[in-house]
Amino acid sequence: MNAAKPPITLAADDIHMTYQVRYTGKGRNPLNHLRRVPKPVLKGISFYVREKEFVGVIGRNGSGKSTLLRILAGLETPTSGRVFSSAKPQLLGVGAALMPALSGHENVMLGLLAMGFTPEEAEEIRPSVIDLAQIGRAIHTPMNTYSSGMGARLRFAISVAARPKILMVDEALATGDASFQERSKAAMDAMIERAGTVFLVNHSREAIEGMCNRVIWLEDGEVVADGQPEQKMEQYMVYVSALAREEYEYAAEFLGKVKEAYGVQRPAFNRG
Ligand SMILES: Nc1ncnc2c1ncn2[C@@H]1O[C@H](COP(=O)(O)OP(=O)(O)OP(=O)(O)O)[C@@H](O)[C@H]1O
Repeated sequence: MNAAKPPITLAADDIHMTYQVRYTGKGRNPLNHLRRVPKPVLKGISFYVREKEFVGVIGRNGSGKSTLLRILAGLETPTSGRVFSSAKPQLLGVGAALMPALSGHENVMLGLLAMGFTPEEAEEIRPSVIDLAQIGRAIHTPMNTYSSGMGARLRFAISVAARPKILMVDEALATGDASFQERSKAAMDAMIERAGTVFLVNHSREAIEGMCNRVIWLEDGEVVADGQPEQKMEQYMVYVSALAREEYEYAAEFLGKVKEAYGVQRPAFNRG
């Protein structure tokens, strides 16, 4: 008999996303630049994840990673398809709306309450948030006097205090200078540790292999591979280095094999 598997916490069922973008092709029609043309960015993404899965999402620039995370987090509605989840997934760094006229100090409290902490819990957590943001005495002045860096650090410090069960981390949202990143890493690691399910978009092989126990590889809006991090990372490196060497034929052939292997394990959902 199989040991009981952890429960499924999130499922994506045939997600499509098509943006309408400005026409950039050639043509004599002087109104061409006003035309909008459909640009499919996600083309039928299906997978499910279980508790205790740390999923690294990899793929080249523009493959659809950030779009997928925004859709999973409910920040964007897909053109078609559905997302099911056992808890509200949270995209790190996109948290509570803050009020510019209030001080940083007051906004920390507001942010923590908005994320669902009780007033007692929020009081308890507040000092650690302020400590992480490190904006000095400015914490007592209205946020509309902050530099964009200070505002971003405070926002980030508030959002890492959250305890979502399903957490999404997009490196594109990482903020601050090296020293802030160093300090925020510990807070982020703690957050990741607490969450049951994590999605991580990161271009660093080290980060993916160090933190994830599963990798989903997107290529041109499709899942082309899904599996064990070291193995999938290895294949991904073969593919991108072939492209870097301009060996397009070999790269395409290699990708074809990777896709074929994935096609066999691809999940199918019951419709209706
Ligand atoms: N709001 C939008 N309107 C139009 N096109 C968009 C929009 N958002 C994303 N795109 C396009 O969708 C494609 C996928 O973008 P996305 O940011 O999801 O890719 P990515 O894999 O996260 O890339 P990167 O690694 O560069 O961050 C890109 O071609 C991008 O230009």
